[in-house]
Amino acid sequence: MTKASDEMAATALYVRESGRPGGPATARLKILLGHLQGPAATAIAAYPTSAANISSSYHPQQFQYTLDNNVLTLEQRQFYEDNGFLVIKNLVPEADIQRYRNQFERICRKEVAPIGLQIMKDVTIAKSEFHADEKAVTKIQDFQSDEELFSYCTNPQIIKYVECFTGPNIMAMHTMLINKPPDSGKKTSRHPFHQDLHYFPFRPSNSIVCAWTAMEHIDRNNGCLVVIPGTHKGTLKPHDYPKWEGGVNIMFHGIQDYDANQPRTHLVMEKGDTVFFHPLLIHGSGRNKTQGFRKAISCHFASSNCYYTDVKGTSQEIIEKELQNLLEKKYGISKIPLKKRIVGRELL
Ligand SMILES: CCCCCCCCCCCCCCCCC(=O)SCCNC(=O)CCNC(=O)[C@H](O)C(C)(C)COP(=O)(O)OP(=O)(O)OC[C@H]1O[C@@H](n2cnc3c(N)ncnc32)[C@H](O)[C@@H]1OP(=O)(O)O
Ligand SMILES: Nc1ncnc2c1ncn2[C@@H]1O[C@H](COP(=O)(O)OP(=O)(O)OP(=O)(O)O)[C@@H](O)[C@H]1O
Ligand SMILES: O=C(O)CCC(=O)C(=O)O
Ligand SMILES: [Fe+2]
Ligand SMILES: [Mg+2]
Repeated sequence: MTKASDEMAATALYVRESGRPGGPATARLKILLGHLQGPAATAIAAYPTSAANISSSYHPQQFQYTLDNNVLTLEQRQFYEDNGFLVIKNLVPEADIQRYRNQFERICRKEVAPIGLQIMKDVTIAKSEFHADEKAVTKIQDFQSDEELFSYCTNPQIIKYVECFTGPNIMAMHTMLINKPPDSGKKTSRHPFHQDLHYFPFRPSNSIVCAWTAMEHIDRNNGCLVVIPGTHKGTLKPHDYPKWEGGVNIMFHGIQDYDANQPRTHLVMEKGDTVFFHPLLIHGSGRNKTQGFRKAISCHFASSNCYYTDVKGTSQEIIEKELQNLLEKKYGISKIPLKKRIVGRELL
């Protein structure tokens, strides 16, 4: 098995810029064309971050999901170990969130079109003739080539915590800005219970973490994140489309046989609050009953020591097949393994 970083290096076409030392704009940029042209081409880059110091000398046996460093308190560490998530209040400054919001609006207005970016519309809007631009966009994915949005992933406050789960060599593997629309009445604004690992062809799972930051006050009214604590200790479950009458968004697979009696935790969060969670944690998000577009920004980080896996013959094959069929229908190309579709951007 190949290390993620090696495999990506092998498929990448590097365009190096000689940088001015210091600032983030001086990052060495590697453009990865990957195996597809146009929308599928994705960018990765080497990027400087302020690394927190990791003391790797002592790893107590009882901790399996967190690393030994000085960032988390013992209580926070124990909480993540037991529950598979950890909320850090007021982590991302308001000014940064405003920048992400502004850039999202520019993307919606098509003033900028970052390479590799995917734009998702709500199913009820996508299937109708009505396209009200930014109101139609339910999420954007893979903004790794957009410096403004990607600054979320290199935000020192975020990285400091990410390192507690991934260790110091970090890759940003998948990025999203979620713009949950007001529910049309068909409940399609919900996100069914799922494990993010279903979408990821790399391991080990304990070296992957999602950072998800509320861009405004989020509660049960506008569709907060809902988690089932402790489920990160389980295995990856089979996923498929939930049988919802009003329709389901494309690729919003859910766990079919989750235990509806397990207690759920509704994460009520303020602007800038950030939850870090394990990729096996079962979670979803509720209906947006307000008239506003509820926004959150997220990144899945992984250790550079992660390796890609072949999902053929596993429960993840269903998502690989779906993507292959979609790409065949849209661009006439097929048989791209999932592991060639998900490329990261290294944080150095
Ligand atoms: C991508 C899904 C992720 C969702 C799950 C989120 C959980 C994730 C957590 C972890 C993250 C996992 C990340 C990995 C997930 C898999 C990947 O993303 S792999 C990485 C690369 N990403 C992709 O390749 C994304 C694929 N996306 C696309 O191809 C497009 O963005 C698109 C979703 C198809 C929309 O393309 P667009 O050109 O705007 O759409 P059309 O050509 O108009 O439509 C095509 C077809 O699809 C129908 N459709 C569009 N949107 C929806 C929708 N929301 N729900 C249902 N159906 C939709 C549309 O009607 C067309 O169908 P038709 O029958 O031809 O009319
Ligand atoms: N039938 C279902 N199958 C899978 N997931 C579901 C189903 N019904 C709800 N969910 C998911 O369960 C999670 C929490 O739902 P819950 O009903 O607790 O909260 P909510 O929908 O946010 O709030 P409310 O019930 O007050 O509208 C959401 O992620 C939602 O998408
Ligand atoms: O609704 C959200 O903001 C989170 C959705 C989610 O869990 C995901 O896209 O993986
Ligand atoms: Fe998720
Ligand atoms: Mg509900």
